[in-house]
Amino acid sequence: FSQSLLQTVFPAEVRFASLKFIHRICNWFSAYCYYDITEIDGVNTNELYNAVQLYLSSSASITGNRLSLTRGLNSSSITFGLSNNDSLIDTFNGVKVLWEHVVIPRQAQTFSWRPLPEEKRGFLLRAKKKDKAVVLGSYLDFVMEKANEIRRKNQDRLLYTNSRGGSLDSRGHPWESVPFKHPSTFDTLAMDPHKKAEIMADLLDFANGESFYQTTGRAWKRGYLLYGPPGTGKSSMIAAMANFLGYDIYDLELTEVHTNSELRKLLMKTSSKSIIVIEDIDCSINLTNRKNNSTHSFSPPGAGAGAGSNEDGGNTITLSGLLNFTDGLWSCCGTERIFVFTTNHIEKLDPALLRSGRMDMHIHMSYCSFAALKILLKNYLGYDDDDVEKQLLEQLEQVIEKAEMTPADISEVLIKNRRNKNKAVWELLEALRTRAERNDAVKSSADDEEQEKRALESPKEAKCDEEKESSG
Ligand SMILES: Nc1ncnc2c1ncn2[C@@H]1O[C@H](COP(=O)(O)OP(=O)(O)OP(=O)(O)O)[C@@H](O)[C@H]1O
Ligand SMILES: [Mg+2]
Repeated sequence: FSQSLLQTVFPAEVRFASLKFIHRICNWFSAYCYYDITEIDGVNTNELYNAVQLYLSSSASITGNRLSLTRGLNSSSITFGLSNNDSLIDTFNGVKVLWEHVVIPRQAQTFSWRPLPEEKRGFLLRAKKKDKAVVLGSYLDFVMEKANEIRRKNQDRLLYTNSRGGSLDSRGHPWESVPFKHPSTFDTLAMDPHKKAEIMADLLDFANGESFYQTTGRAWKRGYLLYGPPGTGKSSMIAAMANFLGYDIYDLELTEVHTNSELRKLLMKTSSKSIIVIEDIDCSINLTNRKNNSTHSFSPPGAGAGAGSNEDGGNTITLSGLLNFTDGLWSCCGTERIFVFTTNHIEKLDPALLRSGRMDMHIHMSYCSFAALKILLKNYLGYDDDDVEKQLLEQLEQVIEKAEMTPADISEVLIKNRRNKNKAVWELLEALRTRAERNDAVKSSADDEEQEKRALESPKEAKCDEEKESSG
């Protein structure tokens, strides 16, 4: 009876207004302000919600008393999160905030274009009113940034490729991706330690160089050219780079791209923090058309016999198209990208590709040196310097340069004998010696041939010169 009386005396509008008023007064005196970050905002997933969840996962492991665990798709590690309706305190630049994870069961399904989860989840952020500026100004940015970092660390890298003749997948993407799980790292890479340290420092400078690139007005990208014989670790180096920086890899199959504009589209669909790789760039040359036979065309002079015709199946990629891809205005449509080209024959490359500033760093991957050999012995046999007899080590050092064996060849020998470590080293020495002797023999016979050739040609040349003079 009293309720119905109340309802008649105070109609709904009045009650609502007074409640609102009381609420406002409470708010007025409260020292706190509150922010709701709901999982789904309207129809879109709220990116901030996911970011907060990840961010809290980094601090939750220390202070939280009840945690929820998740493991994402493609991820090899577990992340912690705040459990339902639990809260924790975070401090940022001396500002204290409270995070609460609020979960409310959703009432009977209302009409919606897509099925909504049964619970309504969100984070409630409480901060002092005087800290409002800090929270909105920099704290939330900090949370986003931190979350991205965690995401990159947790998520395995992706390897993208375009090798389907330029067709698009169901979502209109020209790239196909698979989880990238190459185990190569800079630790396992056998090469000169100084060179390795230099490359690693260069990569770090690049990754941390946002402000540098901004102040110098340069596009935030870097190019590396890896050259050297097969089996010297060019592809392994690329994998090590990706694992080191946590970047994805785009393996660009140039032979599957038919026009410069297609190339540009591919570039536009790459994300930042990625390595764009073109392997064996010298081999893509023959497959390109010479239609655009300018000074920038890939073809050597004289090879453009079929100029104008499309005998390569409509392949009209030109070197200038490729350089536009890496250097031109379009190359800046994303940030923080590394271009890596590899080749076995640097001498075959067009000088336009090699001129300074184009590829920032030329890295020569060469035959296995003594320093590199030590790394391989450590990786494959677990041997340090002292584990190998001094004499044996010296003998290895003597032949290694002459043998010109690639790290791939050497690791082959070591793998084969890895159960008997002592035998492995001796067999390696044997293999190195055999190679060294063979190389010596080849070299001396080549020298002999050269001399013979010269001896044969010199009278001819003399005759030629005579003829020229007489005709002139
Ligand atoms: N520098 C190295 N350090 C450690 N392992 C190496 C190195 N070089 C080669 N290997 C081993 O040899 C294999 C082949 O090397 P990789 O594919 O990196 O050579 P590559 O230079 O890319 O050759 P190609 O020019 O034929 O593409 C690798 O799987 C790796 O096990
Ligand atoms: Mg390779």
